[in-house]
Amino acid sequence: MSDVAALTFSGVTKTYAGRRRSDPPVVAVDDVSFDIAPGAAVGLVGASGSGKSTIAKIITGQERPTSGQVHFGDVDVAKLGQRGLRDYHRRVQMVFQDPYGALNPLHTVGYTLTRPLRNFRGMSAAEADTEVGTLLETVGLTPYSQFVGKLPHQLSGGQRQRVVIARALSVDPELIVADEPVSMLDVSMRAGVLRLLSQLRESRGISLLYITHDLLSARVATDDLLVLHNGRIVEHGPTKDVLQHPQDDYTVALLDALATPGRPATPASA
Ligand SMILES: Nc1ncnc2c1ncn2[C@@H]1O[C@H](COP(=O)(O)OP(=O)(O)OP(=O)(O)O)[C@@H](O)[C@H]1O
Repeated sequence: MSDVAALTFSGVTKTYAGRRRSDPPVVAVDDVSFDIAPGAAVGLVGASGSGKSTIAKIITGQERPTSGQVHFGDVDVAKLGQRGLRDYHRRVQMVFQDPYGALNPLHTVGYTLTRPLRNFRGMSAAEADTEVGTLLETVGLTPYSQFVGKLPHQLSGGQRQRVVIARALSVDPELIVADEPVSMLDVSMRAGVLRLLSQLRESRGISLLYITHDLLSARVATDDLLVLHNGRIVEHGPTKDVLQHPQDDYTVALLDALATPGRPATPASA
């Protein structure tokens, strides 16, 4: 593995104009710096409005930083031309919250996965067929033959999210940015999908940025945590340490908010 970080944010600030003309500008992301090493799984945690989605949009190029820089490997994302962006969008894949909206309801699982294999990886029809089977087995949809011909409405939410992850894998990405990927899923399916994301790092060396408001779910999928509050990173460290010995008052408050009677928020069981 290269020692160049997969993704680096250096002093990134994003200011939006107020939504109405009379509103003051909003500093959504405020001087944020972090990096994700190749193959690392990092959680970005914060309450609603803390700037998580803005960071995701900056990574995907939907928004540009007002100041600061984003590098992917040694590529300056702001300087990518059209062809560079196409390759960047292959290397950095997004998995969103809503697996229902992410899949075309008229396309079978097989078709959904075959298209990127043929378009981005130039596979023949026969090669793509074999790879579709491998991808489905990789994401735990086994035996794959039972899933290839299915339409999205014939799958559970968790199975759909696995198809979305398989589609992301089909183009051989280096980083997956997963923005609340399990919050719309049945509770019983969440840990399985999170574990899958985390395993992909081990089996394929893919880096993961897991974005969530749910601090505790990050423990399943990440090694390191960034805690975001009002657009600033207030805490950064190994996930276990942050959960067991939070240093910042805001992290403590987030953990306390999760505490329920009979379930302590911060100790080792968390
Ligand atoms: N296009 C926009 N124009 C103006 N303000 C915006 C815009 N997008 C986001 N904001 C503001 O920027 C701040 C950060 O928003 P962002 O969506 O990044 O937070 P978030 O942590 O992802 O929240 P959530 O979990 O609710 O999606 C919020 O105050 C939000 O109202």
